[in-house]
Amino acid sequence: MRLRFSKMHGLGNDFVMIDAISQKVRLNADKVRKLADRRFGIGCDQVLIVEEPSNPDVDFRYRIYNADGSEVENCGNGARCFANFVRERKLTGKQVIKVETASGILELHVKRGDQVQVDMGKPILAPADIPFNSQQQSTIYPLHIDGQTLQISAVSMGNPHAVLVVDNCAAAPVERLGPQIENHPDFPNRVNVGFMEVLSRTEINLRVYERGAGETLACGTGACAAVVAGRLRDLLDSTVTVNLPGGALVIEWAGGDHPVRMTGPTAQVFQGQVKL
Ligand SMILES: N[C@@H](CCC[C@H](N)C(=O)O)C(=O)O
Repeated sequence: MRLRFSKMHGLGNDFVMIDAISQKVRLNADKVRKLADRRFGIGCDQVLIVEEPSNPDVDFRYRIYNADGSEVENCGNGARCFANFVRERKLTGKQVIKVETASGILELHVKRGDQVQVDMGKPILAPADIPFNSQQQSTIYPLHIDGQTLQISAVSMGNPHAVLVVDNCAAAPVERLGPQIENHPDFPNRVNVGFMEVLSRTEINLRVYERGAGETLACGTGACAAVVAGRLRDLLDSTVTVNLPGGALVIEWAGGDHPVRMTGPTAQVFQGQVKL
């Protein structure tokens, strides 16, 4: 099978984008891992597959696979790249695009230049729906690891996130704690792990150890989850600049059942063909 693809990124969180509308695509976890491999493949954090929607009220459906081959529910940076990918491939000329994902419908607004704003929907906080093992919903939960008790917030943006507040993001033990929290038994579907340093009520630094991909240069859903956690802890205002290692996103959340909005750039690096 020979596949046409585009290599894109949102703040260095990189994707292999495949149009499964104009070509036949059959992927399994093994093929995803091969595409994502940075030495033997193209290399990426996630593989995104664009398909025809099953719901006539939306424009497209897209599927998201982590570099480890697991299929996941949502991807914020991927959603922005998807919007520019379908326009660049002339699959649509729309500036407001509705797309079905495994976690629901997202609305994408293509702005000036390279900017895309995504309506990410409302955050999910009920532990059973994250999923996270806790009898009661809370803003802060204790999480026991190696005799240490961490204070985390748990938020789903369609996909699960644990958020820790740290004094210094650059010095945070992301490589050590990231995989331990990702695989903690209290998160039955594993979890993405955010390390957030609050600079002011309108600005944070954030590093994310992503489920199925390791630390990435940026995580869109992670940025949304961190702002939700910070708002619930009354550390942040409703519009926040999130500085990630690959650059900045602006996240807005008015609280309660309001949707979270994410705005940031996308870029295409190259196009090619790969034999699988
Ligand atoms: N990079 C993404 C999130 C991709 C999925 C995540 N690793 C998961 O397993 O849920 C983003 O920008 O949101």
